[in-house]
Amino acid sequence: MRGNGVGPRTAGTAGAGGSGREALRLSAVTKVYEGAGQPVTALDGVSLSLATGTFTSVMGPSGSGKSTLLQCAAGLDRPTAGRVLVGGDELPGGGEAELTRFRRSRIGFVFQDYNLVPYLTVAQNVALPQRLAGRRSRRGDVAAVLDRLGIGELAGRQPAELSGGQQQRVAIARALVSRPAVLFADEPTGALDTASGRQVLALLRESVEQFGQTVVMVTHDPVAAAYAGRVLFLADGALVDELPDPDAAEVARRMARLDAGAAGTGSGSGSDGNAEAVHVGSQAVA
Ligand SMILES: Nc1ncnc2c1ncn2[C@@H]1O[C@H](COP(=O)(O)OP(=O)(O)OP(=O)(O)O)[C@@H](O)[C@H]1O
Repeated sequence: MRGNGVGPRTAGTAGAGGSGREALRLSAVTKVYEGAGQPVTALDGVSLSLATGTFTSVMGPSGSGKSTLLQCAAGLDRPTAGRVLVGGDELPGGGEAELTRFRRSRIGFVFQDYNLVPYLTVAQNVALPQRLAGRRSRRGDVAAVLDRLGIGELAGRQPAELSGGQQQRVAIARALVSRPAVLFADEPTGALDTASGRQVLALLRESVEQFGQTVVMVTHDPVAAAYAGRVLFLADGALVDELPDPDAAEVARRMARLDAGAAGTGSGSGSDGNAEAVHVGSQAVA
């Protein structure tokens, strides 16, 4: 399974060759959860830069900070320190309403469990984010994105009348209709059988290759991760390794190494030489 081969050599290279606009930048992003017990440093100074039109997977052992990274990068949560820029603009520092507006205009999400509204049709579900943003989605936009994803004939159905794979395709259509700077996907195939999962992954890759979408996907599955153009590996809240043009066997090998706690400091063997924007180095969780 090869990477998408689109754009510059994917993450960490935005701007380096002059051709790739930057879709996402994290600068020294730290997230500390202050709970009842000891504070937990879930992200420890993560820096990265992803060019527009790239597909990046994020992997790492359980508890390494993948979901936290996604939530901070997508403006669902605020970092304790550091900066996040989406499409060149920094996440707004104001109140929740401002952040919500920013997310609706810049960011798309796909989750494991689809999150479709059961009593709305497919077309109404896809139009919903625009309506919530106070924009009347043009009829043509919804139809176009459904057609593009091969589900135009499902427009009038309700989610309960669809398979899991079809529901996830609707969720992707809903995420793409506002033309987000970045589409974040958290385990998008986690609830699907193998064949449906592969279709969803192929769809995400097509959105990158054919339409220049930027996609960031968290996954536990090496085969899924290998659909991306590049895999970033997290351990203990830090980026410790990366693999351009991944194949599933190598992804699995590196994950096994991380799972065994033998991550080292980034082998360098997977580096494309353009990783200066990626902070490499394992940090202990506080
Ligand atoms: N709301 C929270 N409050 C306190 N600690 C949290 C919270 N959310 C996550 N953590 C902790 O932060 C660390 C990173 O969690 P995170 O969920 O980001 O990891 P992950 O890599 O996504 O894990 P998994 O693969 O198991 O989903 C873990 O130690 C976790 O226990």
